[in-house]
Amino acid sequence: MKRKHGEEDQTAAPADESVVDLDASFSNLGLDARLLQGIAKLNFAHPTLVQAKAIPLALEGKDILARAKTGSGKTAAYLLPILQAILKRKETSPNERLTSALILVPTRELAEQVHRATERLAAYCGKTIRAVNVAQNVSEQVQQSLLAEHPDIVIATPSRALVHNNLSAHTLTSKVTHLVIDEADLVLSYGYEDDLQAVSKTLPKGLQTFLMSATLTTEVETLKTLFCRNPAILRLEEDAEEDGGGVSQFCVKCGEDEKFLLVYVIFKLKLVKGKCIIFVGDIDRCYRLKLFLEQFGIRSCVLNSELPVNSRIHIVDEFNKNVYEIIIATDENEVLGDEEEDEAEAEPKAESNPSKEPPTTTTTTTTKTDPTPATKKPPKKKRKKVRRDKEYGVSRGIDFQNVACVLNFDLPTSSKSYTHRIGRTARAGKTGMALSFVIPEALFRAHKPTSHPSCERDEKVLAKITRHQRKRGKEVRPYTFDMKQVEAFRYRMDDALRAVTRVAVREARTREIRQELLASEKLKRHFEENPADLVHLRHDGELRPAKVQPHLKHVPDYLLPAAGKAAISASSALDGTGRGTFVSIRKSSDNRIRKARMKKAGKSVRKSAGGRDPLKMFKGGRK
Ligand SMILES: Nc1ncnc2c1ncn2[C@@H]1O[C@H](COP(=O)(O)OP(=O)(O)OP(=O)(O)O)[C@@H](O)[C@H]1O
Repeated sequence: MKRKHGEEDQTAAPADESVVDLDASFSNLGLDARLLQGIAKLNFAHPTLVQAKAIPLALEGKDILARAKTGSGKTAAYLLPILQAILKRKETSPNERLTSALILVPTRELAEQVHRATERLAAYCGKTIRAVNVAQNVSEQVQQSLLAEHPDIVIATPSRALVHNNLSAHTLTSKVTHLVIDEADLVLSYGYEDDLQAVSKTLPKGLQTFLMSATLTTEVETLKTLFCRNPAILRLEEDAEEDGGGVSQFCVKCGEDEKFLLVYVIFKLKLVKGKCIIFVGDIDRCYRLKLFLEQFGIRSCVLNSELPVNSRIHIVDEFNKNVYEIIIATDENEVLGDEEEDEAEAEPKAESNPSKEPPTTTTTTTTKTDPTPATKKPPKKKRKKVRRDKEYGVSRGIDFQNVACVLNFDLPTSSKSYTHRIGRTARAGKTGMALSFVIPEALFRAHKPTSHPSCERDEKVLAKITRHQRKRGKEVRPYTFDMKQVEAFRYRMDDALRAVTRVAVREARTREIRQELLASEKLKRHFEENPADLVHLRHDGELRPAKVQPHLKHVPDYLLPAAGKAAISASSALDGTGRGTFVSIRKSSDNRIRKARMKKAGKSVRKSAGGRDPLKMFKGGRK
């Protein structure tokens, strides 16, 4: 990853530090040799901008308030100084057992991710450093016994930290010297304000605080007042163009049914190269889209708050290992608010607003002691409701690796949310693409019953997103498909959509949860004993409650424009860079194996289309 110039609060550091030494290396940061080994094992060649800036200041003992873009390496920026401090302490008092670092994160997925990052960075520290994640859904007794051993680092959501702190009469926080609030711009929107207030009262004086965030918000200000003493403020923008990384952003104006049409064409013709995360407006839409794609033989997994946390983590892991290519995710607990307003300080200080509460809080994965009770009244009709996890959230912080495209099937309702969603691609200096479907107001009114309600404001939200991105020197460009050519696929799309009835969606939803609960709970012990078997547990299997129409799985030749056939048969694809280069989604090794097999069987191998662009064959293009 290359590093660029950053802007830094002048009160926080000498002026000459506003320019990062481009030759900075981890070995110049004064870190322990064991940590350097851990860093080398992770193949981090150079510190990222936020790491190069934050680590030296943190090692001097300064509080850090850092805003840096999504995927820029903020986790290691706070973990390394904390690990360094623990190693130093252990040199003088090797037998002293105390929890000196508390890391608070908004979601369970993120807690797990931070825990793993800690273990990887501390991999060469032997048993000197112990970290525990208490955000997971294991019994309180188990967690308490883990905490009783006073691990050096505790990772939790604010509500879990408070529960344990109360249970242990504040011994969890009593000796803490380092506090991190990761995704500081989000924790308050998760309804954790009271928990954080309560935790802050039990913290010892003079501890070092890290507030890490991707966007600057009034929430971060609130936390700064609550937890920091004169922090070093880092506002870091990496120049994505020069950096070789960054997200190319596109939008397509279309109606509700055209969303399905386009998604069918995009995936069936493999116009997107590589892995894709599709964000939809709610859980039902996850299954609706999954069942729809299934009709065409396109496999995908769903990710939403109803699934048990173990399944969610496993899905992300497997996706990162390239087992799956498409995830359809909800963005429940969406981040409300718009950066523009925050940045202009037009809005008053954020209060805990009931509308900002997560949609529902009764959950199978939340333990009884969860202090945030359900906010919605139970429905009159006594129906066994599947519970959702209020500590769910995949659009923020989760390190999805090598994602080529984020597809906003349903646009989020705020520009902040958009920033976090598209931050799932182009991470760690890579490139990526974001494509958003936007329903114009008139089309929304015309098809109101079928469109997702949040789409009513699509155009207004897009205007905010565009303004905000432009301020940061980024463009959201329109992508125009030649709808005449795409239209040829409509009757197949209609066929498939008709089969995905409401009943089919409901059935699929119930079946998936049943399957995942079974896998998550009953098989948990088995997988603990036989971790290798986890490989065989797939989450993208067919759910099949919709009528199976085998003919839809193939694209007949007559549907393809003559010029496009060759390109499509070679599975060309829209490149995530948006620069119009088209490469196969199929891995080249797969191609080689296929060709070798065909040759062996005496069949002729069709020549590649040489990167011809099927989207161009559709006469579409960016304006
Ligand atoms: N110095 C480095 N060199 C190369 N890769 C790095 C470096 N530091 C971190 N990474 C990788 O970059 C990815 C993103 O890191 P991380 O999750 O810490 O980003 P983040 O800034 O916290 O993102 P978000 O705002 O979405 O939470 C991870 O896969 C991580 O392993």
